Amino acid sequence: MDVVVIGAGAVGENLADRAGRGGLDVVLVERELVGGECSYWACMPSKALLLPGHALAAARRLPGAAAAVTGGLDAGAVLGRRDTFASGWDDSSQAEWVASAGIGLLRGSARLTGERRVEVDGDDGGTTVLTARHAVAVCTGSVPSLPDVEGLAGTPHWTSREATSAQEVPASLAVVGGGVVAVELAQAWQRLGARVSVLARSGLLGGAEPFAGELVGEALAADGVDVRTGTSPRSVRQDGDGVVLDLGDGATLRAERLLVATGRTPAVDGLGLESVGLTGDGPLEVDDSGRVTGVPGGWLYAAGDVTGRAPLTHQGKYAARAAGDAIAARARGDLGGEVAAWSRFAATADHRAVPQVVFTDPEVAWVGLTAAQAGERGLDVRAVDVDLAGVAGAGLLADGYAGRARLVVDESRRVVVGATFAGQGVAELLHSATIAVVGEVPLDRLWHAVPSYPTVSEVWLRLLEGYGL
Ligand SMILES: Cc1cc2nc3c(=O)[nH]c(=O)nc-3n(C[C@H](O)[C@H](O)[C@H](O)COP(=O)(O)OP(=O)(O)OC[C@H]3O[C@@H](n4cnc5c(N)ncnc54)[C@H](O)[C@@H]3O)c2cc1C
Ligand SMILES: NC(=O)c1ccc[n+]([C@@H]2O[C@H](COP(=O)([O-])OP(=O)(O)OC[C@H]3O[C@@H](n4cnc5c(N)ncnc54)[C@H](O)[C@@H]3O)[C@@H](O)[C@H]2O)c1
Repeated sequence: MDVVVIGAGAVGENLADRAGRGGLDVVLVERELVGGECSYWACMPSKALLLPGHALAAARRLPGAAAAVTGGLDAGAVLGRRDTFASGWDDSSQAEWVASAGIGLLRGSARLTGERRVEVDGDDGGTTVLTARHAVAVCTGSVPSLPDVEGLAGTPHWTSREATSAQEVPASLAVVGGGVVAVELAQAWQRLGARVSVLARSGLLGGAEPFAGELVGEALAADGVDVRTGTSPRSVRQDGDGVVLDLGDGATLRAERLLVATGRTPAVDGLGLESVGLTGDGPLEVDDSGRVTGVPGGWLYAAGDVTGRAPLTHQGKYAARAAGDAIAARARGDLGGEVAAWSRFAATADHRAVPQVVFTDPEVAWVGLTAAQAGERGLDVRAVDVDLAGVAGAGLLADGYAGRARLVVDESRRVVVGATFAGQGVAELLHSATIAVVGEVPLDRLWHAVPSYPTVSEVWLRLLEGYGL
């Protein structure tokens, strides 16, 4: 075969597909489910848990419709629909797609054993040795990282896997962490009927504009979530059917379940990286075409969470498209070592325009740089803020609409380098901002992109007016 791809998550599947479309013979190796984390324990099930609650909340904000909401969520039905979106944790349809794309599938755990060599301990107990003619691509994703909290390792706890696949609503849930996993799953389970507490070491949604975490924190509190920022447990222990968290100064918190959502780490354990001269347990550093740096011959590639570049499904798939195309082009002799920025062989947007949506209510959506990040990069920036409550389309969507938007402008070029929206229904606005950032559309031309009335998109007009146009 020409290419071996280790890991059949969304990223590995896309890389294999692109290399295959480029005329190469590809084998995918997967040790769990084809489709990976996103399909079964991350993006899909978490959104399926959240969206019914958002629909009810949205109806309650519309007088005339609100009176028709006479009950709460049907948790059983929500969990059942979540099961459907996780395909019942059965990957046969994804395996069928792999076969239909002409890609080989080997089930088992893979490790590198030398240049272009991979050994697979198969699910059938046998070991297969694969030698790739052109490239090996590591797309093994990431695993939850546990904080150094006394007693945690020996105390039963959920990670995002259990929290997205649980079959019952716990009476109470303590969430440790303040990132995307923590806020999304805290809101999902609170709205499904659990009493949820969030313990976040610093604020919520640390990488976003500060107002985003503040708005989400207020919304969680309004839902009844006990949000405690600047808090981290000193120790945890099992107590009967539940857990007890020691918060210091004699304060404790009891909960039926504990969810640890304190970040993820690249899945490189047991991959045999030392056999190809790589050391360390950090992310696999790659160039923009996905080639792992420091490996002679340029045959080793990586994409997705394992690279630590932009740990999001859509951005990993983008990197996978670039790497798969680059592998095929290099095999044909059509591409040298260097790749041009913004060519189809380079994941250039990773550096400038990574879009991210947090699917809480309110949603938070951002792309590019925050004002603080732009300042740190030495850009001459100006931030423009707009209260979304003043936008007609937002007011129509919900009584008491609460939301905010910020545009970050590079003054020297008069282009948008970052945008953040927080509020109900803003996720679908994000792509407009991504296009503005990637296209480096001058503000004076953006002025002519007229948002329809009365949509939430009219926030663009308010932002540009706020800038002074
Ligand atoms: C709760 C949660 C919600 C999320 N929601 C979103 C969202 O809404 N939108 C979004 O864009 N991102 C979201 N993410 C992030 C997203 O899930 C990841 O960025 C994405 O899954 C990364 O894809 P990947 O293919 O790199 O890794 P993975 O999906 O982890 O796939 C890696 C695959 O490699 C396999 N593997 C690993 N090692 C080996 C080996 N040695 N041999 C064989 N196979 C191996 C694994 O079994 C796995 O199937 C979420 C994450 C979490 C935790
Ligand atoms: N909608 C989405 O796109 C989506 C949804 C979920 C996850 N993801 C991705 O998955 C990845 C993992 O998300 P995550 O939320 O686990 O990680 P994260 O790194 O985003 O957040 C970790 C959080 O845990 C806090 N923390 C760390 N140690 C702590 C401790 N001892 N006590 C209390 N708090 C502590 C940190 O301050 C931080 O707020 C991210 O890259 C995220 O982008 C994306």
